[in-house]
Amino acid sequence: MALYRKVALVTGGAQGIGRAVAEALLKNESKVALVDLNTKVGEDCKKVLDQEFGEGNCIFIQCDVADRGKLKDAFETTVEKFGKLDIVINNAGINNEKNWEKTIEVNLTSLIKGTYLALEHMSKEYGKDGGVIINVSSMAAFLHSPHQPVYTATKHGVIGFSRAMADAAEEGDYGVRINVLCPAFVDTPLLQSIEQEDNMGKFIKYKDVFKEKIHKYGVLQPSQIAEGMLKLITDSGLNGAVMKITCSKGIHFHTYEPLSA
Ligand SMILES: NC(=O)C1=CN([C@@H]2O[C@H](COP(=O)(O)OP(=O)(O)OC[C@H]3O[C@@H](n4cnc5c(N)ncnc54)[C@H](O)[C@@H]3O)[C@@H](O)[C@H]2O)C=CC1
Ligand SMILES: CC/C=C\C[C@H](O)/C=C/C=C\C=C\C=C\C(=O)[C@@H](O)C/C=C\CCC(=O)O
Repeated sequence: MALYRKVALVTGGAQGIGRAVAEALLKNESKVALVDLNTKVGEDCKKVLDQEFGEGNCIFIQCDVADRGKLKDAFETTVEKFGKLDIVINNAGINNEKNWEKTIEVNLTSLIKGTYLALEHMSKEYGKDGGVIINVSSMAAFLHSPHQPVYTATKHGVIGFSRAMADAAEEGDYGVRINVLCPAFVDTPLLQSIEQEDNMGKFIKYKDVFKEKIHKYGVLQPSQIAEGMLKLITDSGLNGAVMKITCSKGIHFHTYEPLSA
């Protein structure tokens, strides 16, 4: 898929990985809808992106992805503004083991809803022209994080759901590719949440052990994740792919043993 004049919706697009991906898409002359909970950060982000890439190429939509009605409206607003939808990046995520129900709601339930809304606007089963969906998981799905059990569970769920949907899209000839991106630790505000008892709950006592693990594995930059994201978007041969990005191996793909009867 070429990126020129494609329309992308990025949840959690106001900062961190989502913002880096939005910038990379704008650099490639895509149009971008930044969908984010945080009004101040989102409006500030749009101002900067408008200055760098010109007005009219991105919009900010304040939306809690856990609010199904608002998420639906965000998709509709994007299509009304830009006339179509080609790329959906379900990136919004939180790390909260104290309010773990919220973590499931944002990281998994809302991602599932975002995937279904993306198909309503892109799939040939709805008379649309096709597209690509990237769902953001984590290396926590491969090296479980004992200090983030529910976060780990949601990221495992993202992979399972996305791979199943990729098969459904192929079997149903949706014209939509669905891929997963699993970053290791990335230098964003989310990573700072390991210091907060409000986020870590009873696991805060393992803060120093967690920080040792981060030191051991290293910390990536959001721009490195954006590079992987563009590959998943533009390589039309990728459907059901699980991309990993780590300091040790860079961009690589998880391979699954074929199921033997
Ligand atoms: N930072 C890291 O070390 C890693 C992050 N990830 C995943 O990458 C994704 C992005 O994370 P980061 O950029 O690091 O986080 P971040 O906290 O820097 O940015 C996340 C953005 O999502 C927004 N957001 C949070 N809850 C929302 C909601 N309910 N509705 C709408 N927007 C919401 C926030 O306002 C924020 O702008 C997440 O899914 C995270 O789990 C995966 C692996 C590593
Ligand atoms: C508060 C932090 C929140 C989320 C951060 C993130 O989502 C959690 C990541 C959890 C584990 C990260 C593991 C990183 C592993 C590596 O960097 C690899 O280099 C380790 C070596 C091999 C992995 C096996 C493989 O690549 O298949």
